[in-house]
Amino acid sequence: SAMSKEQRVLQYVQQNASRGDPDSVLAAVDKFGWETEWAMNLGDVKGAILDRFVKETAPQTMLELGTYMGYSAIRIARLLPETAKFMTVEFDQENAAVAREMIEFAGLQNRIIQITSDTADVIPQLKTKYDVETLDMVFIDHWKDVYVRDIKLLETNKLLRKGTVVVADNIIKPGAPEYAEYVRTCGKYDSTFHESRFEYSNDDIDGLEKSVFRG
Ligand SMILES: Oc1cc(-c2ccc(F)cc2)cc2cncnc12
Ligand SMILES: [Mg+2]
Repeated sequence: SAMSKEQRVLQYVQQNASRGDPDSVLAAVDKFGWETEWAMNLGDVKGAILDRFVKETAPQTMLELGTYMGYSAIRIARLLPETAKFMTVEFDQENAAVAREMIEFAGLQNRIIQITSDTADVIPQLKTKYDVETLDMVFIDHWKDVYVRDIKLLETNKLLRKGTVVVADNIIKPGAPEYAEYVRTCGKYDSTFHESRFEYSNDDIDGLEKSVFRG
């Protein structure tokens, strides 16, 4: 059967990037996104903001909710030391399969623990099954209507500690208003909005919310 869009992106990467070179993989995905087919990965403009947050935080334990094609997992993992523990969770089996090949092509499969499951099932298992004590940083980039459910799961499962940095994509487009309202008003976070551009768009506005847990 014909290839999916995600498989077309993977093929473009395999034919145009250099194996073992994460920056060339990111550049190829971005070139494809700008010039050939739009896709819902974080992209280069918001990606540069996430890079800054990752560098500032230098997490030893990191969790991503929503792997998609693996683009932001590669963005994050390329900035982490060998010793860091980084888990990324994807529910969709087909996207997870593309991500696994994209991460392998980038040479980062030893830096990334890829989990194919529902985040609601994984979060309560992180301490017991994945030997996590608390998380230094979280990147939320999956379906907007489960952002609040999942950050509350992180809280109730005692996975956040004073200073844990939680970054969330798509605050404007498609929008996560309940999430923004929650982190800005519940009293548990110091939250700031970082305006940017929607992925592979010159016109549409989007942005990342950065919320530091007060402990
Ligand atoms: O960055 C994103 C963008 C969109 C999206 C799709 C279609 C549209 F019209 C607008 C926005 C959906 C996402 C789902 N999960 C994670 N990230 C996403
Ligand atoms: Mg997104």
